[in-house]
Amino acid sequence: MSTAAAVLPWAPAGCLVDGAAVVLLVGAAAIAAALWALLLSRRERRQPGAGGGGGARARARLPPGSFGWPLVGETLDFVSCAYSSRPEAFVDKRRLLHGSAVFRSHLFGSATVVTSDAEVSRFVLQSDARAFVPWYPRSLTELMGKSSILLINGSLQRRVHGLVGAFFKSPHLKAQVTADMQRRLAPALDAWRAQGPGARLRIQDHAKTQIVFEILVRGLIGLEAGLEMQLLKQQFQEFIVGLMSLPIKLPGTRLYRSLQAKKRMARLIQGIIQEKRRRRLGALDGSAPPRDAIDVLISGGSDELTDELISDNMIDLMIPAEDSVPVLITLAVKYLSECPLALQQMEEENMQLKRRKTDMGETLQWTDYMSLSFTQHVITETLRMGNIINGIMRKAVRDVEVKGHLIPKGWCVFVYFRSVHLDDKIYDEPYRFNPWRWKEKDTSTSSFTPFGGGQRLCPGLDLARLEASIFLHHLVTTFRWVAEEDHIVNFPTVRLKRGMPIRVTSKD
Ligand code: HEM
Repeated sequence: MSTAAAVLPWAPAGCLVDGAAVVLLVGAAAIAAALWALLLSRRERRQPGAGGGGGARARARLPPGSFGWPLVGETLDFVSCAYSSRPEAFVDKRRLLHGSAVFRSHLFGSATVVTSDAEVSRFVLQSDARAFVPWYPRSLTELMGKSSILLINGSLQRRVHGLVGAFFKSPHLKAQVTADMQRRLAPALDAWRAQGPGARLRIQDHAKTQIVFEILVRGLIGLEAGLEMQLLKQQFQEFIVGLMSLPIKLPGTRLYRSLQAKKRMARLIQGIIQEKRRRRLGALDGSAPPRDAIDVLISGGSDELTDELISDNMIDLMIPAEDSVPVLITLAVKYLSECPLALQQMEEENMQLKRRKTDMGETLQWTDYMSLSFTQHVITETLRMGNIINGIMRKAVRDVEVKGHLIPKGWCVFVYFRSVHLDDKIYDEPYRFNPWRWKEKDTSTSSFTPFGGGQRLCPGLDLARLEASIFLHHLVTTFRWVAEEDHIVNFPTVRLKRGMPIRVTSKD
């Protein structure tokens, strides 16, 4: 999820790229919510520091802040900052103005408490559905469906998250992903080498189309490269552009076309599930180790895990994974290109590993990649600075009190990771790419949350790190490169404007 990731978590790159469309979307959402928002804001303004009712209202006060303009609230300022190179300016300005890292605002048609206070953010992330539920724009919820892991709550969410998360962390899947990636990277590297010295490639495209999607699909549904994979890829592209469309479901609209694409994908995946169920019934020993996420869920032994729920979730699992890993890889290449010392140290570390494994006549295992400590620091620092997911949105289902602040029932809370990751009180020179800072620093603190936290902590975090490590290992050990000028765009998703073109020359 990027700032679209902020508000529109896993919005696809390439959708709503033009500002007018974003303003239109914002306008539509705001107007639809306007009457309600005005009523709400008047009601909340009347509250004597939230001292009205019992419980949280009696003890806590609304955070300081402003609801901004009638109808649009502060959304336009949020969007215009999001388009700039410093999206955090929206939050940082108000933090100074109100003297608080927790403030109230009115964004995307909803009264919202924004937090860049690590402690308050941690509290929200750790809370369960008795206090907060996920909040996404209408078009996203329409496309994800009611049973999506990104939307469900309570025991079903814990069950699906637990099963899928355990599988994503399993050594078996990591070994499969490593072997797959190495197999796919070899011909790609040969092709780049064959173009001769100075061959030009866009890292973002290569990481996305050639590497990540097919590996992900194999891990989720066991599909190999071929016709069905091509069909799925096509339909997924059609599906994903609708994630940030206007929420109108009439034939011919963007949202309608995306829903149709999702139906076609679901049919294909349900065929795979039924085939797997038939084979399980026929097998004498039903306890064979799971080969993909479908195997994990159909052996989950719960009637709640219907074919429809499983197929929908396989598609929804592709949403956060498909774009974020290629962006992580691309950002790392950008930051490394701008920091020759870091690139040199990373190259040395990876070359040493490569030589050692070649001397022993062994191929690299997933554990080898994950044990490259400086490379892991590079990835950590890329996650901190890149903020692929700027923050997450929740909606309060009751009045909640945290650190003396009231978050009233029905309000959204926007946990803004980006301002914490770029806070100079937490990170020295926060805008400087400095992987060495992680030699001393702990990654498991509430001031470092690129993968969220609590019950919804990203189950794909190990996989994301592993895939990035493998790609970077092969790039730095095979090629020297010169990067062309490019810059980071932060809205509606984080990406490199030109896809990070580099000119590579083989080291051999
Ligand atoms: C750099 C890469 C990635 C980043 C920065 C990232 C970040 C995040 C964040 C911040 C959340 C929390 C959302 C929330 O609290 O509402 C999340 C959830 C999730 N991520 Fe990732 N993610 C990445 C890669 C992946 C991959 C590779 C997969 C799958 C293979 C994945 C699957 C998921 C799923 C299924 C959830 C929802 C979990 C739930 O709600 O129970 N992510 N991710």
